[in-house]
Amino acid sequence: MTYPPRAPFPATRLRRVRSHDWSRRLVRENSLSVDDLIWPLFVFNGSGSQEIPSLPGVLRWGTDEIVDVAKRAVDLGIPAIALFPATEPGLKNEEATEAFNENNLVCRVTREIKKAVGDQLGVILDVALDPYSSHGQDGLVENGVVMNDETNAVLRQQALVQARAGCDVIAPSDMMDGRIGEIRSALDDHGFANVQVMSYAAKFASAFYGPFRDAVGSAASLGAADKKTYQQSPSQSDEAIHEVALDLAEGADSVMVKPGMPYLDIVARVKQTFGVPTFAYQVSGEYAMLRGAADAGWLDGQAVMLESLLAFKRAGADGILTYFAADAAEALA
Ligand SMILES: NCc1[nH]cc(CCC(=O)O)c1CC(=O)O
Ligand SMILES: [Mg+2]
Repeated sequence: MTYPPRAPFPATRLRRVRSHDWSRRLVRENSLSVDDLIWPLFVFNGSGSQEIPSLPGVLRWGTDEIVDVAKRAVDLGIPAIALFPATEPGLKNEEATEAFNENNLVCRVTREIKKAVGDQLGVILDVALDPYSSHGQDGLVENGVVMNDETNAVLRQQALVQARAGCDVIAPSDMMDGRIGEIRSALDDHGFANVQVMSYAAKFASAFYGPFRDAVGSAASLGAADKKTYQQSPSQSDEAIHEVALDLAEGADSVMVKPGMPYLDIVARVKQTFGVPTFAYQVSGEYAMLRGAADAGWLDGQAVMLESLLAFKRAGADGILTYFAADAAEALA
């Protein structure tokens, strides 16, 4: 956008409106509210909670605790949570069959949460095979190749067990081509026309996912392998626009850019290009670097948390998935 010129200095002094708090509040262009927050939560099959060394302050919750955490989200006014399972190694296999077990951990937990909180809280579940595959890849692997169409057939089944468990939003995070259309038709064919699809549409092959992979236990399975044949290269911007365009054409209700802070240019471009609900994921490595620096006393933790989240809003995000969700909700209250 280009604006008409303003009167030159000294007639115009931009500091004038900055010189009082009331005035800064009046001219504020963007703001952050609790309604913008989605809280990612890790669950494990067991009781109590477990610390995650690379994600200080974030816990894995046992099945006995997670419902209380969901209730806390409701009390804080957070609109939605995203659940991620740490699957027991014994349940992982090459075909990731636990992904479409209707009694798997996330399905059981989703039923419990929905029973407790009903429609006061949206529950978002990832569709991708990496929590369940012995090789740690998001898709089926044959001869070292991550298979696209074969994976989509399994993702359909995974989405259906999650929808049957009562999940409100299916969030495919696997980056297979065509999976949004496949999942949308599977949902529609089975009476789940009102279950939303939030596509991880522009997801990059990023080193910022490291602590998440520790949290769900996929780092050990993945070993030295990477996800570059399906997640986008960090060099890509036009390609991200094509990814979003295709996912919208296949029926996505909302789209996500991931990671967040290093990709705010993509967030801005996606929002400006399509004008659809656009989310950004401030991923585990972003949380870890801010939190780590705050814990070391190098940064003001609360200030950088709120500044980084506001920056997502300024870029055009409608909401942010962030491990800071509860802290931010408290700070904003
Ligand atoms: N499909 C798995 C998935 N879903 C969300 C994240 C990362 C989130 C984070 O780092 O916080 C990942 C990791 C990956 O793709 O390896
Ligand atoms: Mg795609």
